[in-house]
Amino acid sequence: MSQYRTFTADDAVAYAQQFGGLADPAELVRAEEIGDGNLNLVFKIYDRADRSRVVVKQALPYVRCVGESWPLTLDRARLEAQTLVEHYRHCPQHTVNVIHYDAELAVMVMEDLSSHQIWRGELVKNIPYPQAASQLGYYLAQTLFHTSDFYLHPHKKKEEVARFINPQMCEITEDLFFNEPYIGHEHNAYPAQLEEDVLALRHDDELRIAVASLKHRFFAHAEALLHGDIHSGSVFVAENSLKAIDAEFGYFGPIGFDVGTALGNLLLNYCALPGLLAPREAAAGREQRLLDVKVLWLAFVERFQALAVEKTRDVALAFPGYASAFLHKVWQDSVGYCGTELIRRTVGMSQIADMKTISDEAMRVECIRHAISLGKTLILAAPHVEDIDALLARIRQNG
Ligand SMILES: Nc1ncnc2c1ncn2[C@@H]1O[C@H](COP(=O)(O)OP(=O)(O)O)[C@@H](O)[C@H]1O
Ligand SMILES: CSC[C@H]1O[C@H](OP(=O)(O)O)[C@H](O)[C@@H]1O
Repeated sequence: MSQYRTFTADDAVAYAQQFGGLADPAELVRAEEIGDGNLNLVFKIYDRADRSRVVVKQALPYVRCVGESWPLTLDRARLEAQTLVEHYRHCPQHTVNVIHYDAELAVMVMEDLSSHQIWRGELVKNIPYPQAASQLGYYLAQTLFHTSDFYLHPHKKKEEVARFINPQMCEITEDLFFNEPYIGHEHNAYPAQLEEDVLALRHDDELRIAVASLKHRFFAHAEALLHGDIHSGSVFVAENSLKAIDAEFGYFGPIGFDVGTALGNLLLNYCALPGLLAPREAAAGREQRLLDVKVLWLAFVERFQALAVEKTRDVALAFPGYASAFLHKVWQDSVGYCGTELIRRTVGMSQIADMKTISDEAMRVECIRHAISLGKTLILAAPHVEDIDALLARIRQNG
């Protein structure tokens, strides 16, 4: 019988005392539930000096932001912990450290990152983190290369694909990214003034076929162990430090999905900045976001290429030129998935602080309109955008 029970704050303290790996566990005295995501409970555990020492995260048997009417697998806690453990092996400097996890209780204890800030909040305030884009590109290359067929033995790779089968969480992505924004759906949450723009998405056959193709690849291309939801709210930043968290959507999928999600959140911020800042600051902030997009992509490609030269184990995949050809396909996927992230975050269910923080209603609508239009452009252009500079030119053309 399952021993699962939903933790109270006292349960979280007792659990952290037992499994937090601290030399002085009796010092842990209280917990605060600080979860602000869509899905889970997150407790900070404090010591007698009121310092937060470790974090306990527990999955609920349903989607937190909706309630018990939307049941959701507890296995996501295992998948999150195991994805983070795997990513930590390959990129410890940019992955949160999981100290302990228990699949039955759907709980994990992890390193406290209170010295960091969630990147999305910092992007909204336009606070610069000069290393963040290159660090995120490096994290993506390290984690995706080392869990791909370039590096893993074919038997190990297949075992890993099986270990990370994640059907319920993938189904959320399949619905939220690739279905709901393109059909009339009760989850959708865009301003009424944008009804025509949204209807145009539904009736654009070329766009629907391109989205179907991206969804098909999300179903079928088990290229590497993805984070699965690497948006700017899943990334903590501090001066010269970046840590990925929140990997419960982890599964073996197309590498471009992770890269595109990361790029998409920079571009969502790019679209929102005119509503968040005075014109001159917004213009400078936007230039910085475009530079971040370029730096992230180039850091990813440079590191992946270097790893491919040094560490590819498969004889055929090691043939000179193959890694570059593969990365070109990853590039096209990344641009396409980036477009779907722009549309799902503006038309669909999971709205973001970048847009929600804009207080001027008319400006907010215009920023969202821009993101929808840019998303559509990127999805359609993905197979034809040759390189990063061509992408930046398209983005500028779009307004
Ligand atoms: N290791 C951590 N250290 C400090 N705060 C954390 C940590 N992990 C999560 N949090 C806080 O909890 C919030 C929700 O965590 P998240 O993993 O995004 O939950 P969900 O899975 O529900 O989206 C984060 O936005 C962050 O503020
Ligand atoms: C019904 S889940 C919606 C949405 O929530 C996840 O985000 P997070 O865990 O960061 O709050 C994910 O992006 C899902 O698409």
